[in-house]
Amino acid sequence: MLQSVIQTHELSYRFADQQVLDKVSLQVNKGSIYGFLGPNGAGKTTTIKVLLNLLRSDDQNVFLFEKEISANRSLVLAQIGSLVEQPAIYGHLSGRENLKARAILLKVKDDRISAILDLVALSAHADKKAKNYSLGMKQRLGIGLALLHDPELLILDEPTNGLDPNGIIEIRKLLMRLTSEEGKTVFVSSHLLGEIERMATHVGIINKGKLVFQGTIGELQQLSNEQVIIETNDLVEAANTLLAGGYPADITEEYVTVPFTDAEQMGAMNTLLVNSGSTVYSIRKTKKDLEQLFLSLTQPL
Ligand SMILES: Nc1ncnc2c1ncn2[C@@H]1O[C@H](COP(=O)(O)OP(=O)(O)OP(=O)(O)O)[C@@H](O)[C@H]1O
Repeated sequence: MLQSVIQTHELSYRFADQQVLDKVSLQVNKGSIYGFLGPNGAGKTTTIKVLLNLLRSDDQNVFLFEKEISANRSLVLAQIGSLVEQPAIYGHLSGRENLKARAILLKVKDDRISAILDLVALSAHADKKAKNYSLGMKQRLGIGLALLHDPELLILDEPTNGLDPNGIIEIRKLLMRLTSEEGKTVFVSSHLLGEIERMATHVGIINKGKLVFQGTIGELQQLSNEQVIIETNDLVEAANTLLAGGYPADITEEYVTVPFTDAEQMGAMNTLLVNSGSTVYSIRKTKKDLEQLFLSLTQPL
């Protein structure tokens, strides 16, 4: 049976007169990488702060590890590592020393430090001062600090913000390793679909405080409409021919588009066009356009 790591039941939250979260019901299961997507200001950070009990929900509708959070605060938080906003790093200390300082605080054994440095791929830079780290290295050190006490769940708020492509790849590899090799659960927010798509097993999309989609990446893809793209010598004539043949054709400056149904439909449209005198330069199916879908889900309501 799937073990629930995060669950919220119709979580709502207000800042003064602004409804920031509106009946958000999250379901995150053990071992998943849950990508929490939404445009700026959608409510991602607020959700994360409620999950970490930094902001309180009075309705007792937030459950971590199947326990209501307010009543089990310290027990639950001990099993979570988090990175919200900037990592708390001492610039004048090396990566290793930063980990050591936190390890003393948390009463974590010393041998865990080199294991963490390996895990976050910082062993080669362990003795360099953290102020000289790249942004990506700082983020990885931040994640390393969050992992010191070996938490079950890692909650990260936009960990790749401001990173270059290599930095993003490193974080992605790290998070995938954490779930596949260490059995952790990762809840990670982002406003970039492309980033989440490459690593997440599950996705929640929030817009203006409402959860507009929740499911697996595959389920998200099923929502996306594939199109047939047709290039011909005369687009208007081709579109009219297709419309007359019962195909819901549309036209852009460069091609005619028709919602894809199956390969036979593509063949039949090709035959119809050729038989009616069009010259078909190309006919192809678009890839599922998740970006377009994401944009349509997060348009202003
Ligand atoms: N402390 C606060 N007081 C009042 N309003 C706030 C506060 N914190 C956030 N908000 C408002 O709540 C809404 C959601 O903000 P939140 O930071 O959760 O969004 P987000 O999805 O994390 O966006 P971003 O990626 O820009 O941080 C915004 O309209 C924001 O202005």
